Amino acid sequence: MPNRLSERIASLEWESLQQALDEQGFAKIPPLLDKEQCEDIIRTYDQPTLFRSTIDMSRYRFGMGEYKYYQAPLPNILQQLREGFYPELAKTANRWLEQLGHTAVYPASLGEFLDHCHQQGQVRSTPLILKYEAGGYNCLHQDLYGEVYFPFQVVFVLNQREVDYSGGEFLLVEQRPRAQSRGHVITLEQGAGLVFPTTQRPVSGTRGFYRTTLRHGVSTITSGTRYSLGIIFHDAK
Ligand SMILES: O=C(O)CCC(=O)C(=O)O
Ligand SMILES: [Fe+2]
Repeated sequence: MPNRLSERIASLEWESLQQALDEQGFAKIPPLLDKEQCEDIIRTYDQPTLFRSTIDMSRYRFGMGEYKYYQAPLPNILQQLREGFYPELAKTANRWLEQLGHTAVYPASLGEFLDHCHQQGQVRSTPLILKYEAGGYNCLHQDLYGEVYFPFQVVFVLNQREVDYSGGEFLLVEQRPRAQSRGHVITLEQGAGLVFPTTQRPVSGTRGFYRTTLRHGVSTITSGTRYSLGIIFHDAK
């Protein structure tokens, strides 16, 4: 993959990604990180100075595995991902707000959005790397860290499915008002990503848009080790 990451993000097929987000609430990003970049990111896991905190998931009954929040300033590749994805996703975020009868509030650039987080006391960086070994899993959850949040997040899987690990599918469950919940099982190739809603999404119904609530998680890793990179746009309290 020759060109810069930021250029590769800009040249994704944004029109069809936006359409997938509108229609199904999530969108797969074709492999964006090459094997070497995935391995570089995995190697950061053992560099403690890059992180502000480490969470043992079983301690909080979040699942089984471990994750670490990167410290600001983020490693260059993460900064490029966070900055590169924000502007396109902010357009959809604003369109979704309007569909639900609210005013568009998301600024055009990540910098402006983070200024807003920081003014509200959300100052700690949130991008994270997760590591699961055989038997590991991530319970269904939402990643909210204060009142201000961005309605999308992106996850990248850093290992090769069925080679480095098996099981460990990404799970997205959509809770519909006064109806049963719907589940999606999403598999991602090494370096591929998924854009999904942080909390809610508008769905077009017969009487306008209604809102569903989403939670995400990871099914049990049945063998090997799976690392993933979570790009969360809002900072934390
Ligand atoms: O490991 C995964 O695929 C999911 C990670 C996650 O919960 C997140 O990125 O917010
Ligand atoms: Fe999460």
